[in-house]
Formats: sequence, C-alpha cells, structure tokens
Amino acid sequence: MSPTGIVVAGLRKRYGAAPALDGMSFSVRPGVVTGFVGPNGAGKSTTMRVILGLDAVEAGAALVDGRPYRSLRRPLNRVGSLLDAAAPHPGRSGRDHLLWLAHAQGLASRRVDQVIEQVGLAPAARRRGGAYSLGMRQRLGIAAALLGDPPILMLDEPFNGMDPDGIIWMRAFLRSLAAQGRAVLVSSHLMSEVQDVADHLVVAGRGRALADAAVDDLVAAVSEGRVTLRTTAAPHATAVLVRAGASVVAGGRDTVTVSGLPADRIAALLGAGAVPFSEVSAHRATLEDVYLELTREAVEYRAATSTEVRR
Ligand SMILES: Nc1ncnc2c1ncn2[C@@H]1O[C@H](COP(=O)(O)OP(=O)(O)OP(=O)(O)O)[C@@H](O)[C@H]1O
Repeated sequence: MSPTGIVVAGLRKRYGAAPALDGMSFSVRPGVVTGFVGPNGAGKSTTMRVILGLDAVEAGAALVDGRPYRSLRRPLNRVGSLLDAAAPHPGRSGRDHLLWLAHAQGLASRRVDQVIEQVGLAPAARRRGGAYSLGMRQRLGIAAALLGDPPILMLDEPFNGMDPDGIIWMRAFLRSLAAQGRAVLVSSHLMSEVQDVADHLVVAGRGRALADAAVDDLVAAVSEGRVTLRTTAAPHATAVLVRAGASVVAGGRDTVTVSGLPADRIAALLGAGAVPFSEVSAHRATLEDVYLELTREAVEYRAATSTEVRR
C-alpha cells in the first residue's frame, strides 16, 4: 500500500498580508482514517491543494510516499482526491464522465463499473449528470478518486450535501478503505461528521495544526481533571464550588462539569452545604468538547454557547 502516507511539514503561505498557512505540520498514516477538522478559513483546503501540488508555498514541504506530488511517476495511482464534488457535463452520464477520466488516465473501462458499484451509484450511473444531487455528485467524485485504486485518499468535505443515510454510508465506506490499508484524510468543518469514523484527528486553526493525535488521546487529555456533577440544584452547587476555588461549566440538563477540585472534595463540599446531588464522576469529554477547547482562540467569532463561571 503506502509506506509513509502523507507528511506535511511547516507549510507557510500568505494571500496578500493574511497568512493562510502558518506552519501547518501533520502526518496521515496508512490503515487509519484521519479527520482534518477546523473552523472555516483554518487552512484545510489550502493544505490539500498544496499536497496535490496545485498551490505553491513560501516554506515547508508536503510529501506523498516520501516525495513531492509533482515528482510521483503515476500520481493518480498513488493519491485519489476529491476537492470539489464532481461536476460532470450536464448532458453526460456519470458513467460516461468516469469513462472519459479513465481513458485520460490509461485505465481499463472495467475499472469504471467497479468504482460505480463501490460508491453505490449503479442505479444512477446512466442518468444525465445535470440531474444529480450534490450527494450523488460527491459519490461520483469519490468514484473518480478511486479509479486508479490509490493507497492514499484525500477528500475535502465529502459529507457536504449528503443526507443522513449518505453520511452513514460514507462513514462505513471510509472505514472500509482504511481497513484495506489505505491512508485516508477527510476534512470537515463539523466535528460531528468525522466522529465515529476518524481514529486520528488533525485539528486545524489559523493555518496550523492545533492537534495531531489519536482521538482517544485527545478525549483523555480534555477529560483529565474534570468531574461531572449531576444535581437538581446547579446554581447552589456552582456557588459552593466556585467559592472553594473550582471552575464550573453548565453541561446538559441537571449536569455541570467541574474542574479544579477532585471528586471526593466536591462530594464533601456539597454534603457540607446540604446541596442535593445524584452523581459525581470522572468526566468523559465528547469530541465536540475537544474541538471547542482546541479551537477556542482560533475562531474569529463564536456565539456564547455555554455559561461558564470561573473563580
Ligand atoms: N485563492 C485565495 N485567495 C485569497 N485568500 C484565500 C484563497 N484561498 C484561501 N484563502 C484564504 O486562506 C485562508 C485559509 O482558507 P482555506 O479555504 O484553506 O480554509 P478551510 O479550512 O478549508 O476553510 P473552509 O472550511 O471554509 O473551506 C482563509 O483565510 C481564506 O480566506
């Protein structure tokens, strides 16, 4: 398959005065789905374009199988990419679009029917492209990326325009591609889209990777030292705990997340203050928490979504 996947090291690029990439570094390993998430403008699409040699950088390097994309001998057999949903000629069928691409790459027509099957486009393959929904165009774009049977796949926002069934299909499909040993990089500006599919996450913000780590490690790091408290008297509990030096963040209904105090001390303080509670347990952060924590400073504007009381 691919011995090294993709390695991105210290990419820098400006558009005018504004840095689009400001030291972007991460790697995409074989056999794993790597989610590439970050707010709008974080530099995800620019990074993918740089990996494919479509954009130049002022510093840094992007290597595919240890080489710059442009020096690969048969690049389409090494990396399959989806940067924008496919836009077949409106009068041409999806199958004809793929046949045209296959011939341009010197690939057998047989490959076209295989990838159409793989992406579940068979019922629509002979329909005119003009009638395709965005979700169908995404499938067609993925079929095109797979034509050369590449060991590396790079998909920019492939969930865009997919309905819930399409999203479930896409997750399973990406997992199966990684299980075959391929390196799969998939971007999204929504953490919810990559959760349940990515084993590894690169969180981008302001042109750099804020994190490049296994999902489990990120969740553990953000969970550490936090305690979930379930109480019907959240305002009272918050007042008691903040007075004792904790930070308290409102969670779901009847729950708050406490940091700065161990669980046994929290229970003792609430007991002493006669504050009712039903649970005090180690907090398990969600991927959404991880994302919010990491990108807090990288987002130019975010409406207040939680009430946080700090000491
Ligand atoms: N062709 C361009 N000309 C000028 N600025 C650009 C161009 N392409 C990207 N940028 C800027 O570079 C920065 C990074 O953009 P990029 O599209 O890579 O981010 P992104 O993470 O993919 O965001 P999104 O999720 O919105 O696509 C942004 O500030 C963007 O406005």
